[in-house]
Amino acid sequence: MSVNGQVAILGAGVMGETLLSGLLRAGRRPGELLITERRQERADELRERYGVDVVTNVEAAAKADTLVLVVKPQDMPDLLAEIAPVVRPEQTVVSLAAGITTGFIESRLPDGVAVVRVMPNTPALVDEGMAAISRGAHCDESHLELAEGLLSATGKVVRVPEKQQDAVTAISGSGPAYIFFVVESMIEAGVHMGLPRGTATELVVQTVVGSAKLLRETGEHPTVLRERVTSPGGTTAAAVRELEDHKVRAAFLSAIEAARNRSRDLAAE
Ligand SMILES: NC(=O)C1=CN([C@@H]2O[C@H](COP(=O)(O)OP(=O)(O)OC[C@H]3O[C@@H](n4cnc5c(N)ncnc54)[C@H](OP(=O)(O)O)[C@@H]3O)[C@@H](O)[C@H]2O)C=CC1
Ligand SMILES: O=C(O)[C@@H]1CCC=N1
Repeated sequence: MSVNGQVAILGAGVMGETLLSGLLRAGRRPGELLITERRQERADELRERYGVDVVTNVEAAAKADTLVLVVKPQDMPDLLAEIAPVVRPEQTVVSLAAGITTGFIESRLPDGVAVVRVMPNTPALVDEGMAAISRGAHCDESHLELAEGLLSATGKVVRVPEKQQDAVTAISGSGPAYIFFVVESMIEAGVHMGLPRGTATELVVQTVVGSAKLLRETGEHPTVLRERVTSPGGTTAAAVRELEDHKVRAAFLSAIEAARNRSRDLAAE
């Protein structure tokens, strides 16, 4: 199956626009893309910014070869009801919605439509995204390759069994927010100790980028890298002891389990 057919992005909010901009950066022509949006103001903004056609959901679903669904999980039943009459089995549906299973989508579309479930993340905006993809009941290798072709425009792509998608959502889908939370906390600590906010921000952002690069480029276990920073009887040991005393590790486990559970619940709303 070709990855060069027309691609429609239905719902161009934060994640839809991230994918759209990534596909354009990767060399797709605006004419190969269609988007839909329900607010006129937003539609005008995207048309102006990217030069793509903004059409109705029904027009997009009737015309495009690949339909990428990027509305909130709660909006998915209405969107599927709207497009179902025009969707055909030769099209591929790619869903980026948290918690929505391929079975949920398949049961609301004509029989035989291939559905790929994807969990992307926002670093895709700078081509450092992490996306996990899973096959639905009617997918073959070509449908997975098509989804990989779309998502690899903005970062890494891995294949996972669909039963792992709620955990993936909790780790890499929501993950950037946890990192930003840590970054905010470190900047506030710097400001609390008297550093100018700009200096604290520069120190923290570069420390996070450098640490991420060290993890990726050395392939070392994070514990080993942390031990290298932790001089005996030094500053890091004093800080890590406080993190352990405040049960930060346990808090991360609970937080990530809460995200996984929320993902499981979303399809039922
Ligand atoms: N943000 C993230 O980091 C990630 C998000 N996702 C998934 O991506 C999806 C979108 O999330 P996000 O981009 O954050 O949310 P947004 O609210 O920013 O985007 C959703 C967009 O879809 C529009 N929309 C809703 N219903 C329709 C409809 N029937 N037809 C056309 N457009 C419609 C919304 O319009 P309006 O503004 O009028 O509501 C909005 O612009 C979700 O399912 C989420 O789970 C997945 C991974 C990461
Ligand atoms: O918060 C959410 O529900 C979405 C899914 C993963 C990241 N953002």
